Amino acid sequence: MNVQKFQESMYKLIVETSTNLPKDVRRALKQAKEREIAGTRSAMSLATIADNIKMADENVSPICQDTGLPTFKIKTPIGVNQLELKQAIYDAMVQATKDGKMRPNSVDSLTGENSGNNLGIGVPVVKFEQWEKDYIDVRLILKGGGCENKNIQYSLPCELEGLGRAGRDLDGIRKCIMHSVYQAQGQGCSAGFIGVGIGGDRSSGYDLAKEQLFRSADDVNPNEDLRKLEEYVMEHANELGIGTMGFGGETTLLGCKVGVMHRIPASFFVSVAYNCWAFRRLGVKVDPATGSINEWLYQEGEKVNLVSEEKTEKTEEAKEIVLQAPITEEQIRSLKVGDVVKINGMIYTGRDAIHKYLSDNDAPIDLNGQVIYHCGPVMLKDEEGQWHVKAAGPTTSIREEPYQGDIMKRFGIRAVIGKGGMGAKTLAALEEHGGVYLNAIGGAAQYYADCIKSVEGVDLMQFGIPEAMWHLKVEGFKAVVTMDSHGNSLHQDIDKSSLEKLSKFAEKVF
Ligand SMILES: O=C(O)C[C@H](O)C(=O)O
Ligand code: SF4
Repeated sequence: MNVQKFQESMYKLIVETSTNLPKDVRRALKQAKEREIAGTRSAMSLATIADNIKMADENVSPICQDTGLPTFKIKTPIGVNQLELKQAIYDAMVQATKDGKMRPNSVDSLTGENSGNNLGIGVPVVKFEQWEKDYIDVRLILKGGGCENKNIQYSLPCELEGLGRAGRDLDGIRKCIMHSVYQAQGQGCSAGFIGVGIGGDRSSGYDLAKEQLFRSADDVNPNEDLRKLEEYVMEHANELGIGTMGFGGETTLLGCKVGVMHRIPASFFVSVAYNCWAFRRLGVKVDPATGSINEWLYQEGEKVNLVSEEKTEKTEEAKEIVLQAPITEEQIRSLKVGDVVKINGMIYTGRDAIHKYLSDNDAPIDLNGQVIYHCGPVMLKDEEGQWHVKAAGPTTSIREEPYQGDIMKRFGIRAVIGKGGMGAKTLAALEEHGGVYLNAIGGAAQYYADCIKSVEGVDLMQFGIPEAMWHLKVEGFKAVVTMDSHGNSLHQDIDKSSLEKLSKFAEKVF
């Protein structure tokens, strides 16, 4: 085995997976895009997603700033040295991180320290199996944190909101799957893909669910019951009206793959792995003698271009309001849910570590009237020491729910940008203080990186690149008001209406 060559092959696999969506995923997104009604928020979001996918491909830069937990699944012929392959993967990962193709994403769970190179205890995940074939099959999935947090595991029988009792049978399983899509709302960057594992124990059930994500998006389940179940879910989950980013719309789910395994008598688990639209998984067949790639997987068929040639998409229909910090309370109070804003000037990133920090410390800068962006970007420093943004989409805001309202009031922050929406505590604070929540398009990391014209500074670097407070100068940064200062929340509305729709599926089907 030429290990050096194998390392190069793994580098190519990592870069390609992070920057270029596979064709099967593109086909699913294209269909979704064609179904949306022109001029709606969902159509606008999908048009941005399409632009983003194209930009990532052209710039060879991460589709989404969260390059996820890299998970490799490898099958090797008997006699191949798996330890050598593992080391080559680690080395390729370090290089891809250095080159800005992967965000440093490996964090010490106890100290919070970022290793900086994507290596750590148990990271990346590398799983081997032996097989009788004469080539090495390597598959990689980069599954982001926002969608990972929306995974869910049901233990049957159980009682489900909207659907009632789910028993230990195919119909109970159906209810769990429908519920899993509802509970994710837009927070895992819908429209998503789900892998479902029936049976096993708590860990093997999730493994089976994740295994389903390696199936091609357009395959057909050979098990007749599961085929029917998958088709049912694909048809009806899209009637929930959650839509892209939870903005409402025609497509909520892009793919559903179900696998089954035996269980022990007392346990009956249904495990669901949720993957965002930025479904980054690819595979290669590698020659064990030379270490080079012989074939790419998931790439059959024509090239799929998602950006419409004729710019018929009426993305400019909603009136766009320009915001520039410092923003006054009066300006904020004039905004309403549904307004589309364009931000010019300075915004400051702040996510989990910063919110915790600000809850018991002073801010490093004056945040009065300013905008906080829930974002953990991919950054690279050039030889002159200047930082450049390589990818910078929003992160899931709900994680900051315990802190957000208090921090806005204490520091005078007028707007937060994020995705997926926030809860009742923040909504009350927005009303009381005069604040607004702006929803950006999750995963559109290239699109937003392009709006960032310069990096003016950084604070709290001790939290690592994704968690530091970056001072960013932006131009034309587009987002939708989804929570305003008058007590309105689009997220609350969609949650309520989708729960009503979910309850229509309570009756027995299988
Ligand atoms: O960590 C991130 O940048 C985003 C995360 O994947 C999320 O969806 O919240
Ligand atoms: S931000 Fe959205 S698209 Fe990116 S990894 Fe998280 S869930 Fe996926």
